[in-house]
Amino acid sequence: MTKPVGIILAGGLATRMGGGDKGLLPLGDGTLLSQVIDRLAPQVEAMALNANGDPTRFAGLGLPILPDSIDGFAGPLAGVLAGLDWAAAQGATQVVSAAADTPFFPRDLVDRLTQAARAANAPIVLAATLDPDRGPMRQPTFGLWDVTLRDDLRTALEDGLRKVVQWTDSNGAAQAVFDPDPFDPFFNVNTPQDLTRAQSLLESAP
Ligand SMILES: Nc1nc2c(ncn2[C@@H]2O[C@H](COP(=O)(O)OP(=O)(O)OP(=O)(O)O)[C@@H](O)[C@H]2O)c(=O)[nH]1
Repeated sequence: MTKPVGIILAGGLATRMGGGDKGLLPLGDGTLLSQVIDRLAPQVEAMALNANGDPTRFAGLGLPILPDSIDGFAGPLAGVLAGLDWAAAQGATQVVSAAADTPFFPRDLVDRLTQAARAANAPIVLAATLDPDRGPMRQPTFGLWDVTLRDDLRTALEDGLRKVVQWTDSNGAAQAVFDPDPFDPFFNVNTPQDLTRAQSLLESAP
């Protein structure tokens, strides 16, 4: 069974970080983005980066750079759509999405999402973290998406859809639930304080 292709979502404005590319911020020996690339690479057949603006700032990565095809900043689903279009163009049937600001996501992400998709026969699977008090907390930027969804997604975005879970619920999404031990693997870096925390988690990250 071939692996899905991967889309790394870096198309946002990073307002809480003060703007710019969060993915290019230093983390350990590399950057936030290099951590994400290193984790995703063994799990997928091929990867692309969804980012808007001048693509040359990512030239050193050697990845295809895919801008949003929807006008304005339509949120992460615009990046998922860019990934689905790219996947379809190369004959892939599924795309896994990963956010560029989430450096410690599970190393078995794709296996677990794929198993859940098969078990539920679902066209979308979102990752979730188990919160002991609130139950599974879905992660809208980490999912497995069937390429057949792309026309519906484009129409929904053109009609103004922005909320990921609203759309995934209406398309029968399943979920794959991950353990929050030793910390939430979907911890994401939004602020300078989060980046400091990411540095301190680097050594203990599974
Ligand atoms: N393609 C695309 N991706 C987006 C957009 N907005 C957010 N994202 C991505 O979705 C993920 C979650 O984004 P948010 O935390 O909501 O936004 P952010 O840009 O990271 O940060 P804030 O502006 O501080 O909220 C990140 O990987 C973003 O790069 C968008 O309009 N288009």
